[in-house]
Amino acid sequence: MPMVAKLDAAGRAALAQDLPDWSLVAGRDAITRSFRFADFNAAWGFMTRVALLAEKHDHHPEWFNVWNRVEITLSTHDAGGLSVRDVALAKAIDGLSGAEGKGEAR
Ligand SMILES: C[C@H](O)[C@H](O)[C@H]1CNC2=NC(N)=NC(=O)C2=N1
Repeated sequence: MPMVAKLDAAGRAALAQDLPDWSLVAGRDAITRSFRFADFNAAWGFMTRVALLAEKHDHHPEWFNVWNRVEITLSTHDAGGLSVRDVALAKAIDGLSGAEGKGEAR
């Protein structure tokens, strides 16, 4: 039995409203968001803050960085798909980027 339940129908229905800057990934049960920053230094600073958030949540992103761009994908390996943990971390990441005025939906 998975340690975490997959996101239920109500949770899925709320995604578009709760996480408007995140998209569903084609072909798998995951969400993704791209961020663009002024330069690598700003992108790496953001990644450092996300890493600290991830440790706090005990939930870790899949991510990709090229210079000023950071792409984050969230899915719960323990559940084999999206769970409330992904929604919680995505909201926390949105709060971080919003507070800093750096993240920008692409
Ligand atoms: C033991 C530890 O709590 C688990 O392995 C956590 C760690 N971080 C995780 N991160 C993600 N994305 N999915 C998980 O299922 C997960 N599980």
